Formats: sequence, C-alpha cells, structure tokens
Amino acid sequence: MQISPEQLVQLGAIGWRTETLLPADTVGKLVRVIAQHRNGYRVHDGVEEFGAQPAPRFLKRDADPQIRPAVGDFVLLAPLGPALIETVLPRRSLLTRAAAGERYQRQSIAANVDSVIVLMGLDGDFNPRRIERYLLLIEGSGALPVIALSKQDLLSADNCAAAIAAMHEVVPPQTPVFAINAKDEKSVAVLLPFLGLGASVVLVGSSGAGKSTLTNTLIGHQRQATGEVREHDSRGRHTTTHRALIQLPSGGCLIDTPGMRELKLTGEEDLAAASFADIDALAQTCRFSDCAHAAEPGCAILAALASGELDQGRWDSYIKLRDERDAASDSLEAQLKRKAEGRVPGKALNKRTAEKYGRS
Ligand SMILES: Nc1nc2c(ncn2[C@@H]2O[C@H](COP(=O)(O)OP(=O)(O)OP(=O)(O)O)[C@@H](O)[C@H]2O)c(=O)[nH]1
Ligand SMILES: [Zn+2]
Repeated sequence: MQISPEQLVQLGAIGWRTETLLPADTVGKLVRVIAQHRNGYRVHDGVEEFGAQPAPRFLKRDADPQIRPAVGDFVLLAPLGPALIETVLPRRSLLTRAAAGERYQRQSIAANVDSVIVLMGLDGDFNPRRIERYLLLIEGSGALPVIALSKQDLLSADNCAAAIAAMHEVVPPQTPVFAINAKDEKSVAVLLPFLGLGASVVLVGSSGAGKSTLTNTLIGHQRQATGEVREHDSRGRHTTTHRALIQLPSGGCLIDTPGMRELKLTGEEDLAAASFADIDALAQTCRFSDCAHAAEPGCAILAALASGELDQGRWDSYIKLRDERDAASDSLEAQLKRKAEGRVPGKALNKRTAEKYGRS
C-alpha cells in the first residue's frame, strides 16, 4: 500500500511508526482506534475521526479478547463500503488489566503505547511503595514507565531531591524519574523527549495527582502555536480535554483511556522481573527451595529482615502484590479451564450423560 509523504506526517501525529509491518499488497484505509463504545469504535485517520464497526469475526463469543481491536490499535478498514475494521496490525505494545467484576478476564487497555507516564503528587499523594503496582502493570507490556512527581513547586529543592532518591530506590535502575510543576510549561518540558512525532503516551495516577493539569499544560502550547488545528473541528468545539486521542504540539499523542483509572493485577505479572528482582534472588538462597519465609531454618528472607538488609515495608508490599497476583492467577486458571471445557461441549455433555445414565 502506498502512503504519501503528506499522509505519513499526519499518521505520525497519531502515533504511526513507519517501521510497523505493512504487507506490500495491503489494501484498505489505515486508521487508528481512539475509542471503544458499546456500539462500535471511533477511529482517526490523522485528519479527522469517525465511527467504525468491527468485522464479525472479532465479535465471535469464543474469540480471544486480545485479537479484538483495542484503543491505540492501527487497523485497516475495508476498501469499499461503510467503515469496517478488517485487520489489526501488529502491536508494538499492549497494556492489559484484569476486568472489574467477578469473572476473570484480561482486558486490553491500550495498544501501541510507547511510554506510560505515572504521575504522583509530592504532597500527601507521595508514596514510593504505590508505584510498584503501576510498574507491575507496565512490565511486560512493551511500554516504558516514566515517573513524574508533580507539585514540585510546593516543596523545597532538598525535599524534592530526597523524594526523587526515594523513588529511585523502588523503581528499576533505568527508569526515568522527574519532579515537575504540572502547571508550568517550562517545567513539564523534561517530558518532551517522550512526546515527539510518532510517540504515544498514556497518563496514569491517582485522583488529584495532576493528570488534567499536565494535559492542559501540554495542550496549551498547541493552542498558541497552531491555530489551524482548530479548523478541522467542524463542530466548532475547541475543548480537546475529553478527546480520546490528543495530538500534542511536540508531535506525539496522548491516549486518554478511562480504563486506566481502576487498576487491577492480571495474574500473569512476573514480580521478579518487575521491581522485586532482589527479593527473588534472596529467596533463591533459602535453605529449602519451598521455603515459606515464615519460621523455616536457614531462611534468607527472615535473616535479611532481621539484619535490616531487606526493608520490612518493601517485603510487606511484595507479599501484598504477590497475594493479589496469585488470587488473580487462580481465577485466570479457572477461566481457562472453563474455556477448555466449553470448547468440546459435545464430549463434556456425553461424559455427563454417561455418568448420569451409566452408559459408556
Ligand atoms: N501547585 C501545584 N498544583 C498542582 C500541580 N499539579 C496539579 N495541581 C493541582 O492539583 C489539583 C488536582 O489536579 P488535577 O489535574 O485535577 O488532578 P487529576 O489527576 O486530573 O485528578 P482526577 O481528574 O481526579 O483524576 C488541582 O487543583 C491542580 O491545580 C502542580 O504541579 N503544582
Ligand atoms: Zn525463606
């Protein structure tokens, strides 16, 4: 498929990367999914947004939810007729979470996200422990975590430096950590390297952390710099804050998904790979390989806690996340089992019938 240079720039502004695999014989229109509603999708072609429906195969009940188009996906629409999503292009990342509710389900939150900016206020909101939950969700997704500590302006330089140091203790070594004043354009400029052309970013953080403030500051540039962007908005709306995909003046785009608000572990997270590699390494040196780290002799964890080498708070938060993960994992297993049984309904039914009526 031929994409004109002009189109490439437009697509870049909604996060398209030229290295994304696009078969030479591709036909159809390339667009990005920017929102998902009960009755269809909203897509963006780099110039404007419109509605689209998924091809029937995505709606099959037994279809893996992860093959379905998700917010952030680049998709191909059928070449003719009404907007119909036919193909989901390969993803460079996928953020998932356990769906709220009793039955365990893995739900796509956002595809093709390059960085997740985790916002945490340097006020009462500040708690380095709580960052682990976010890191665990980002780990394995293909996206880079970026920690932004807001409300820097409310703290002395010394206290800010101490908070950044405390955060570095918790996050993996290469993770960027910044202190920012979300209201100040100059201050938020430290985030610009993550917001260039072709970049897609998601903002997460607890209520009051400054997500809306940061978003508005980032858009503020745009309002001043490129008045013509508004001309595309035929409905005369100038508010961009509730758009699912916000194009930033720095070239990148912000995906604003409500699904990020309620975060739940999915049961597949690898705690060791996330931010607990040291605890995992320590546990390997316990005398018994199945050590429960409760009262066993030769327990390396208990020894490290006693000597202070391992922080009690860090251990507690590891246990809490591990239990949460295991609980999610149990329900994942149960779900997969239900699914497997459901796949051979005839056989299962025959077996039940045989049991009931004593036939074989
Ligand atoms: N001084 C200062 N105030 C900030 C900063 N960031 C946010 N605030 C203030 O904190 C309050 C909450 O900020 P919001 O941007 O609404 O927070 P939010 O994360 O969008 O919150 P929800 O919409 O509830 O998820 C507002 O009064 C902001 O003005 C900052 O860096 N410095
Ligand atoms: Zn042990």
